[in-house]
Parts: sequence; structure tokens; C-alpha cells
Amino acid sequence: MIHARGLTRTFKVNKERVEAVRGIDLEVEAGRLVAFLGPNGAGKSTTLRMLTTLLPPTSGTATVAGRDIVADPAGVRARIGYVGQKNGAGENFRVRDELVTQGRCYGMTRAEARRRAEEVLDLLELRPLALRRPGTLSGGQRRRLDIALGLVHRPDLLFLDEPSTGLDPHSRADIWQHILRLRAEYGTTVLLTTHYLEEADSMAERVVIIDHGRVIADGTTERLKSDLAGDRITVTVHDAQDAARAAAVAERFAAPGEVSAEGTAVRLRVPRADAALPEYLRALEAAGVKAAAAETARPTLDDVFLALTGRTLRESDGAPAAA
Ligand SMILES: Nc1ncnc2c1ncn2[C@@H]1O[C@H](COP(=O)(O)OP(=O)(O)OP(=O)(O)O)[C@@H](O)[C@H]1O
Repeated sequence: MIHARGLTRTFKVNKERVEAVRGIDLEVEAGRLVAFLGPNGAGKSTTLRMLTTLLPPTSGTATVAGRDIVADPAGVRARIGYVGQKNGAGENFRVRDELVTQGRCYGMTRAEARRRAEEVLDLLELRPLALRRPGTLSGGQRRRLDIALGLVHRPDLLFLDEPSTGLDPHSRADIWQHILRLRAEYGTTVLLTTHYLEEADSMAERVVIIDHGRVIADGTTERLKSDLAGDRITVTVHDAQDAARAAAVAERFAAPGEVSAEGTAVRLRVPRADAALPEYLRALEAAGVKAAAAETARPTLDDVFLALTGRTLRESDGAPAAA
């Protein structure tokens, strides 16, 4: 559905060059839900805007929904939906009429556009709001209208730039339910950007982490976590002497840099805690060290970002992008 090779985009601001995107390769198969995750200024929106033909690339090539983004931008646009960060609806029409007008813009007859407007009103649960003006809708309702507008022409591929940013937790969960339903019921391919770690973690099947205009990791959340961050095991023993011995035993299960002892607690990072913990506890017993307590924790995507960059995503948010 998306094949991109070496996409770059440079902006000139006054006399300075801002390298917003520095060479992105991307393959997305039909029916997938992919999240671009990265700090502010990482290049997520710029990449999306190139893939949706809103912005020409400085270099590189891409086909989206089978059409070349440079040679056939109209062909791409006819086959994709794009929901930007800013609201797509105007203020002049009521919700239903906005949808009909959108259909007309895509060349539908009036009757066809009306029929499709009714379908998307149901799809995004907007029917009770059909006669309202967009300006009177709540943030979450308005976002649903934006998504409905992006779906009027039945695109196979939907791009969503920060679909849940600025919404309260309830509305964010609601938007996600709609996105997941689109994919489950209609097989729509969805590529979205987010900087909400927890959302990318729990909702997306594949996460592409972008930093300073480059893809620094790409895979399922499970894979990224076990390959790049690993699970944490914390074992508490009875005194500092035992902790030192437990740390020495831990080095059989984890690399030396992944083991630490502090007071009576020993921490280690391993690819899979469920497999390693029983063995570690047995090895401690064999070494004559008694464990008082043991716990495991799955890594977060922030741990993955930290392992890759030495920074946390939260720290990076709001930091100016490197040029
Ligand atoms: N039109 C523009 N002119 C100049 N610089 C731009 C332009 N658009 C984006 N940039 C710069 O390119 C870099 C990447 O911006 P982009 O919006 O793609 O990041 P992002 O990852 O989407 O960030 P956010 O999460 O804040 O939306 C930033 O340094 C930004 O200031």
C-alpha cells in the first residue's frame, strides 16, 4: 500500500536549512495499522504530508495506493483519506451538509454524496449531530467529523495526523475505538502519527519510531521491546552482602551493564522475564542466596526510545529539532 525509498525534505528558513526528513524508507502492506511515534519536530507530519502529496519531497520516491506521489499526485489523493492536525470542516454548513459537500468535491452525484453521507454519519456515530454546525461540537465530536470527512470517498488508506491530540482521555479512547473498527470491519489501512506512548503501545500493531528525521526502529511493540529494551526483574534479598552475590549470579542471565544492585534490591534486564526469573531464582538458591521478593516489569516504548537514543521521549518532547 505504501512503498517509500529515501524520502527527504529540507526547508529553508531565512538562510538556514532545516532537514526535517533525512531519508525515510517505509513499506506498509494493505490492512495494517501503523503508528509513527516520535518527539515534537521529529519529522512525522512532514513525512505524512509528503506521502499524501501535500508537500513535494526534496529527494526520494514513493508510491502510495499504487500511484507515484510525484508523477500522479491526483491519483494518490483520489485513493487516500487524510485527516490533518487542524480541523477539516468549515463553519458554514451543518454536519450532514459538510459531508455531502465533501462527496461532491470528490465528483459524486448529489444522490450518491447524500447516500454516502448517511453511511459515514452512522460509521462515526454522528447521526444525532447531523444538523449541528461544526463550531458547536465538542473536541472529540469534531475529530469524529474530521475522520468522517476523510472517509467520504471510501479510501483504502487513511492517514491521520495526531488523531487524539488535545482530547480528554474518554474522547481519545472513543476515537481509537472508531479507528480500530474501521480497520477490523472495512480492512482500511491506517497510518497515523502520535506522541502518546501508551496509545501507540496498546493500539498499534506496528510502530515506526522517528527521531531527527530518520526511522530509528520499526516493528511490533512486542518485538521492539524484547529486542531493544527487554523486561526488568527486581529481586529483593535480605542484606547488601547478599545483594552483591545476587548481582554476580545475575550476570549469568544478563549483560554486566544490565545488572545493578542498590541496597537490598538487584535489578536486571533480560529479553523475557517469564523465562529468566524461575532460572535466576533457582541459581540464587543454589548459590545460597535467599530471595525475599521478586517482581517483573514489561518495558514501555519509552524504554525502547531511551535504549536507542539515550533520551526519554518525554524529555525530548518540545525539544527543538536538530538541523
Ligand atoms: N513549512 C515548514 N517550514 C520550515 N520548517 C518546517 C516546516 N514544516 C516543518 N518544519 C520543521 O521540520 C521539522 C519537522 O517537523 P514536523 O512537523 O514534521 O515534526 P513532527 O514530528 O510532526 O512534530 P510534532 O509532533 O510536533 O507535530 C521541525 O523542525 C519543523 O520546525
